[in-house]
Amino acid sequence: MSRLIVVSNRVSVPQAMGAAGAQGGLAVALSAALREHRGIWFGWSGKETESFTGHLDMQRNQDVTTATIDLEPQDIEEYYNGYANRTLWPLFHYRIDLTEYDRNFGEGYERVNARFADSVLPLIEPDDLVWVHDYHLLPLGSMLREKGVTNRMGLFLHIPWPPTRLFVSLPNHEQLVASMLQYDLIGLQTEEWLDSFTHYLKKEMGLKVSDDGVIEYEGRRIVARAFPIGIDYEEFVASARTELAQGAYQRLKDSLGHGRKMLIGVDRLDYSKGLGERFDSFDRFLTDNPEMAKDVVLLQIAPPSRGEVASYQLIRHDLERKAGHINGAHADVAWVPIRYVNRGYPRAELAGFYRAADIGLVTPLRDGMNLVAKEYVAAQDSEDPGVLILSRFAGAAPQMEDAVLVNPHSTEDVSDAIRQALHMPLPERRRRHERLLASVRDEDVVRWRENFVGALRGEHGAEVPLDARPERPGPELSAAAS
Ligand SMILES: O=P(O)(O)OC[C@H]1O[C@H](O[C@H]2O[C@H](CO)[C@@H](O)[C@H](O)[C@H]2O)[C@H](O)[C@@H](O)[C@@H]1O
Ligand SMILES: O=c1ccn([C@@H]2O[C@H](COP(=O)(O)OP(=O)(O)O)[C@@H](O)[C@H]2O)c(=O)[nH]1
Repeated sequence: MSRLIVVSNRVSVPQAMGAAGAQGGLAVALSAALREHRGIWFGWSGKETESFTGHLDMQRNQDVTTATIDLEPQDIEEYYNGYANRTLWPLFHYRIDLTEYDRNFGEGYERVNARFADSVLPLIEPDDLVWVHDYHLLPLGSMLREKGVTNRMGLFLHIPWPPTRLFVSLPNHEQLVASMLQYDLIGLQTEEWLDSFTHYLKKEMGLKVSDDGVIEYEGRRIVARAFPIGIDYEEFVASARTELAQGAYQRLKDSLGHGRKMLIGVDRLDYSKGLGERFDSFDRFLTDNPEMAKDVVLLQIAPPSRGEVASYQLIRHDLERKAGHINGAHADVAWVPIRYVNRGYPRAELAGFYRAADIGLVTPLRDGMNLVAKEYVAAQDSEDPGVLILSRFAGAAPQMEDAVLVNPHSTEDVSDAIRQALHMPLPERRRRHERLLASVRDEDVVRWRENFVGALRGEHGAEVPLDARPERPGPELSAAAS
């Protein structure tokens, strides 16, 4: 079996069970794939060094080999805080108003991608499959091709692909997409993002794209397809049975008081998650339903994210103000409507919190997938399940049509959905939950990974005419990687 080389901005190997921290299902799934394929996970250590050395730190943890590099402050500023999170992230989440175009960011992005390419190159053996993740590393594949890498290479984009009319506002948009076409396989989360991507290829680049996603470009064939990511269902259910999860459930239930219902939101503190609009909707619900108001509480867990970027500082400030204002307007001595918590929790604890909540309130304005929606469903008691209220603009929505789907921009819509969910009869809750659970369980992260790697291997028609590629000398495997 060919080895797998996974490349992503961050590298995260799950700790031993029990010490389960705040890593997502992605880390669990990729680690499992790497174990199976005897592969290597390469990326940024998350650490800063005074000046870039290219030193590769190789480690073996839980049977997974990782290789990381440190970046220098200018790299982090221009590549991660800059082009990745001040240019691509807002633009790809349809926030052209927050998108910053700065040549220094673009140069930093190219420089760090080139550093990734130089550093990972010696680790790649001739039969390896190379799987690159996300918007931080779109041109990496083309840089590796320039260095003679002929291996099969795939890219998976975890975030949306924007409509062409927005995307063309990016300087050098065509160059960026042309560089992506050096991969053999391009995976997006949903058919909608896939349509936007192929629309761009056809309209702006005049390329032919077949109905099954085969793109013809410079005599090569590249496949673009939707691969919706899921959670690691088995692992999540196991973590929900731990003492940590059960303790969290009980603590929260006890704190609510008799008969009070709870809504839960769990999101990185990011403007794409629609937290301000969510608070406004809850405010509206309290105002429009005074007879129910004191019987509900919204628990919003929002760990800070990308705190060096101004738009993230601003949203944090706005939310603090808004939560304070709503609580000030509605609270009484024995009840506060919003519990707003700016810290992260291990997922086992989250599982307990989700189970204690009558409503999962997941209302991003735009989201690549949203794994929290899937975790909420997986954590419910099937006999007496809670109701998922889900934004129709989350990548998860097409797979989760039995949720109460809402327009997160409309406070009326979300307020009505809260009311509907609180009154939903048990048989309807069970019916909806049963169907949601089936899709969360069956379309899990293992299936996602197997589908992607299978397609990259060419098992599902992703074959690429390798003879169209230049030969290159075999890479030398560093001693540490063997
Ligand atoms: O690494 P950070 O800058 O701290 O950000 C965390 C991750 O955020 C994004 O997650 C996306 O991937 C999820 C899994 O596919 C998906 O469910 C979610 O909708 C996306 O927003 C980002 O794409 C990752 O690269 C970051 O590591
Ligand atoms: O305090 C927290 C908040 C979130 N998460 C996890 O972070 C992931 C968030 O993924 P999602 O796809 O919802 O959004 P993203 O943050 O990747 O945009 C989920 O697995 C959550 O369980 C966590 O472990 N602890």
